[in-house]
Amino acid sequence: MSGGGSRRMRAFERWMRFVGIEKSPSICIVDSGEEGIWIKALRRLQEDDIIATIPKDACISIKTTGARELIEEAGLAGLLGLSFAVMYERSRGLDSPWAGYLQLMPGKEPVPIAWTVEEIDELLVGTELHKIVKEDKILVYEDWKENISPLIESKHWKLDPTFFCIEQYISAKSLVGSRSFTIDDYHGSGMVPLADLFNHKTGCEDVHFTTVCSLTSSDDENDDDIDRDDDHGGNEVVEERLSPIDFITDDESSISDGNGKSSEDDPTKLEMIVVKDVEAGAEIFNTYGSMGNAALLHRYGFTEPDNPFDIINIDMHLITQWSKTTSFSDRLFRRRVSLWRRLDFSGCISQNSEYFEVTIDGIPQLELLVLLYIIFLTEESYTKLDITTISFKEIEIPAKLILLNKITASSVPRAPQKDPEEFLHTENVCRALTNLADAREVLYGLDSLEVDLNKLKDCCCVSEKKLFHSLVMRVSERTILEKLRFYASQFHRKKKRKSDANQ
Ligand SMILES: C[S@@+](CC[C@H](N)C(=O)[O-])C[C@H]1O[C@@H](n2cnc3c(N)ncnc32)[C@H](O)[C@@H]1O
Repeated sequence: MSGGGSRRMRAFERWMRFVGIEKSPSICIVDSGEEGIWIKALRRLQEDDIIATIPKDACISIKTTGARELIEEAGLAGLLGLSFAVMYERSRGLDSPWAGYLQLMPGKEPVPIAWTVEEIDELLVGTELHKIVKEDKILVYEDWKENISPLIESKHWKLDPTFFCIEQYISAKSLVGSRSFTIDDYHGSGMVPLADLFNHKTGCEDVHFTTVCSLTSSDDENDDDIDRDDDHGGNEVVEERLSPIDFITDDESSISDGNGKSSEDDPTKLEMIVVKDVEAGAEIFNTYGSMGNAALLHRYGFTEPDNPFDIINIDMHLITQWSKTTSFSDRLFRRRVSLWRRLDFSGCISQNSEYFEVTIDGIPQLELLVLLYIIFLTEESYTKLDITTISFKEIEIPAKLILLNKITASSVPRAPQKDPEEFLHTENVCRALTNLADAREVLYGLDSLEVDLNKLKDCCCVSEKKLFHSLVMRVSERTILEKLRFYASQFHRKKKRKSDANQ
């Protein structure tokens, strides 16, 4: 099905006209059935062309939904409130003012939170998402039990349990997490029809939103009670998402539309503006932010091949496990980690875990190199460093490295180096990096990277979405591990060449 001709698309176009959504004749909504919906430029679009105007009242928000009173009384804020609003409007069927919009929306997005536990265990094992999604599942259930379940049981609201069960909550959450936008301070986040039909391309934003003034309602005095997105009510568990397209509050905005006309400031409307020229016939993309495949899959249910923002994390827990396979005693390891902390180094912290990032090029986070370097110091250098910790306080990383090199230099004699980090790449550190890459790799199970690559080749990105995108993520993570091994061996080889040359 394409060219905007499907029955559901015609119903949506009729609904848009009815609620006052204006879509430029220069764009077309294409319904590719199972492959999803996308927006096409029918003629060449130029920067600053306005391609859509959307009344804020046409959006589903906790202020516009028929469940507003219930949501406010129950104190459901932020994305939790919006998820409830979506469930509520769906439960009204054709009586919902958004029926024409909701019939076009998928039942849910294929985000991992909506997968079964078996699928999560099978498809995400070893990846950056496995643990996170399993925790999410538990938290989402608790969230529902605490906030939604009591409303179903309450006779007062007469809610049909079929539309408010945990499965429906997860579906609504998957849609809100992947398709909502921040509208303004008054509405908070909302489902914005038409705007949510643009697909994502990393680093390639064609469109942009502008809203003229941030308050739309007559009850402006309630402004202080506004539910903000970061003000998560209940136990919101899905990370705060980046808006697919920014809404910019611009009091002086007076933007010329595609026909050279100037639109009046209108605090009740949102406008979609082209930010760079788009060729006739091309898809018009939005960007949901710069993020790696794990984050894309987590929030939106898809991945991108060759995503430049991909990373892999080495967990502190994995480093502790690795230390047990070395000749270091637990005590020595703990003392070295403690010294590293006292020198004011730390990894990245998220929820309860500490980890180190490895970039798409296989370059480990500097703090990891420093930690490994300290772990392998001789007892003499360790003691010297231990008594100078105070000098490391409140100085920048480059100065810290110079100091670290200077203090530990006597135990590892070396010539002055051009690269201030080079001294960290000792043979032991490089070997440890390889061992850590191997230990991280084991988490993926028995299938090798080659097996994953072959599976990916045979997999259909439309009919086997979950398998396809989890394989893309696995392959990109494991490729980074390969690059990390190469990074480690490269330094090792360079050092060996230097020492051979000196002999
Ligand atoms: C805001 S909607 C975009 C419209 C969507 N294609 C539809 O059919 O309604 C976001 C969802 O579209 C899909 N999507 C967006 N960009 C994509 C891409 N580059 N590759 C694959 N799927 C994408 C994902 O399922 C995502 O959760």
